Amino acid sequence: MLDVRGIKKVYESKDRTVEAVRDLTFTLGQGELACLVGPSGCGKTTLLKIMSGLLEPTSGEVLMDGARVSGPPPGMAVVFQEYGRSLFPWMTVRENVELPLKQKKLPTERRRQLVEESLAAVGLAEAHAAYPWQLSGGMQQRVAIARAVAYEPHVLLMDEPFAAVDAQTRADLEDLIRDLWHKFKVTTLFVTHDIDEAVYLGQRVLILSNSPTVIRDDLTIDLPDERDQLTTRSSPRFAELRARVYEQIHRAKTASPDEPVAAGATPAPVTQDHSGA
Ligand SMILES: Nc1ncnc2c1ncn2[C@@H]1O[C@H](COP(=O)(O)OP(=O)(O)OP(=O)(O)O)[C@@H](O)[C@H]1O
Repeated sequence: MLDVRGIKKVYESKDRTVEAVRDLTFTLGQGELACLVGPSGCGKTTLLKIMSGLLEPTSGEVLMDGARVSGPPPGMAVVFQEYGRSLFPWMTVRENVELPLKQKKLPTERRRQLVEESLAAVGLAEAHAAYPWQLSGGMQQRVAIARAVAYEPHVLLMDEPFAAVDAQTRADLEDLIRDLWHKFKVTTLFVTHDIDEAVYLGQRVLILSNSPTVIRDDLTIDLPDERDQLTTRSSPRFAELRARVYEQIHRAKTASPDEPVAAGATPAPVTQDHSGA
């Protein structure tokens, strides 16, 4: 479904060369919900920009449904951290959600239906006539999520979408993402620097090394599919998994980029085959 193959990115300017991403290869299966974590500055945003066709890799390629990504692909939606900047303040909530559907040239009735469904799915049916600046931060981020969902993407990329909201809203939004994923089964890659969030949300967690970046670990999250903030987060398995991710990130921060990654990984019976959904 989504193949990331040997991605390398070197930023070059007149006086500086930064090798941000060295060699990233992974596949996201159809309908999979995977989280990507890594130390600050390890290239998460760089990778997402490359995956969404906004940035050219130095080498390697991204394939979506077998086709090489060379610009923003039609079946992909991206939700960024800065909801305040991604919504147009002069448009109502409804108009913001509808805009990409107009660009997709969908007929009026279908647009109306998708906008209503997606706003209802994020619990904002009543807010359709409001302007973004009349809403709280968490509500604005829900509008951004509704806009992405209404677009009916095959792939949804999310770049630290909850970094700027308070803890309670963040927990609600995490549950919203799991609900939407259950409902729409969109292939989702969720980037976060929050280890607990990654383990709580994902079926799988990809852990990146320090820059220049490679994949340090690829962990299957074998928690029950039905998750809730209290029971899941207090389960012994959750604690084991978060400890494993924490350890890998800690190693990633201190290891030299050339250290063999597999040698640093703790053997544990949690990494499984990801070829299926
Ligand atoms: N346009 C650019 N020009 C030069 N270097 C860049 C550019 N964008 C990013 N970098 C460098 O590439 C590396 C990775 O940056 P990136 O923003 O992708 O990391 P990140 O993991 O998303 O960071 P954070 O966790 O802090 O959000 C950093 O060293 C950064 O300074």
